[in-house]
Amino acid sequence: SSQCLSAQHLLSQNQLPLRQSWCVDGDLETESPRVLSKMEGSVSSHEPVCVEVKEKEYCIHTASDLGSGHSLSIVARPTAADAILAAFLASGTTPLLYKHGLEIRSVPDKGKGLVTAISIKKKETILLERAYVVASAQGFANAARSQDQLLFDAVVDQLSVVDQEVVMSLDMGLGNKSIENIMKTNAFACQLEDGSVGDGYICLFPSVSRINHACQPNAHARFIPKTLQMEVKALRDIGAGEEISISYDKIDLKYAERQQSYKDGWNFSCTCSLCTASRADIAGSDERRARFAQLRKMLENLTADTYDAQQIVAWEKEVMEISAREGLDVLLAADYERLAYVYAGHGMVRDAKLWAEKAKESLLEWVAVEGGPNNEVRRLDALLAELNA
Ligand SMILES: C[S@@+](CC[C@H](N)C(=O)[O-])C[C@H]1O[C@@H](n2cnc3c(N)ncnc32)[C@H](O)[C@@H]1O
Repeated sequence: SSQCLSAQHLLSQNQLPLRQSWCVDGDLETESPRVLSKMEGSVSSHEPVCVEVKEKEYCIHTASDLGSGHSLSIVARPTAADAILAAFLASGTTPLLYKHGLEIRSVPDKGKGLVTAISIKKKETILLERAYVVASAQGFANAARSQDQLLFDAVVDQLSVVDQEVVMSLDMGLGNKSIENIMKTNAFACQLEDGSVGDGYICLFPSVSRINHACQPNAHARFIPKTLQMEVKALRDIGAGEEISISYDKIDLKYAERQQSYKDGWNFSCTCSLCTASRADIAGSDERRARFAQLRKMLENLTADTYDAQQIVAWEKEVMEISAREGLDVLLAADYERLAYVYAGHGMVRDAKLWAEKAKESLLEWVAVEGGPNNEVRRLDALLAELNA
């Protein structure tokens, strides 16, 4: 239904759930605002506005850092809000890191976009920005159904005046000017530590949200749970005058899948260079992406009985060729790791180390972050230690 908010921007394809349903059954009963004790120190907090849905309480809690003027609105269960507030406090007064030469400009067919006036090197951090709003997807959907405008007003009204202006000037998509539409058009899925409540979350980063989507993007965004920041890094060298782009959904989707996803989830038809290429070029890209998916499935499904080192090496070579062509390198850490094990299994320690190092580097570059999933890094460290022994 139109009340269901779905499919927010999907970032790191390895660590985030593909889609979050924002739809929650049942009606809302709103409660009168409850007063909680104010935050200590230099952070002030508004009294939370709460609603109860099916015996679960969701509150809008806003904290402002009096020193920096930064504010953060949180829509979450009370336990989760405490954990998120702790991250806000721990992150201190992290400034917006904005690479010199970036400009928000009108771009053809896509409203505004982020353009760089100077060249950027592969792997450079382009943008590092704090969250302005963190919302439980479930809580936000509940609030959306409550028709209690008070709740949504609080998300914005309790932010600092400067932050309010920034948030309310964002793209509304096709909808009217409301925080609901702003979140739907601009928020990213963000997986964070929420005190074991286990909700899905969406986060709003106003500058990052000026970056348009492309199906072969030149940049990659990843969420840093520990500091509630979003980091955008260059996937390749970017030339002066180029628009910065990221992928909002999984990066390896085929044409029809992507068009559907962007229509359903964000309500736009993608006009990126890959989607507006010739039919032949789109078909060629789709074919490579289908083969990429097939190869990875075969590799993942290998068992001790079907294990064949030569076959694996040949398949991985093909995976890497397709990846280079289609710009899928952020997905390859598992493939590098697989090769490391194949070579280690054949006593080829030098090659094994090379691939293990490459896998680790790829994870640290694009996936693993402070407070985020880093089991893979630990596993690779153990492998490297064994190879070095
Ligand atoms: C997160 S905002 C991006 C910034 C936005 N263009 C602005 O003016 O603030 C998402 C919106 O930008 C537009 N957009 C982003 N990527 C696009 C693409 N590849 N093709 C067409 N429109 C796109 C759509 O209107 C979408 O709803």
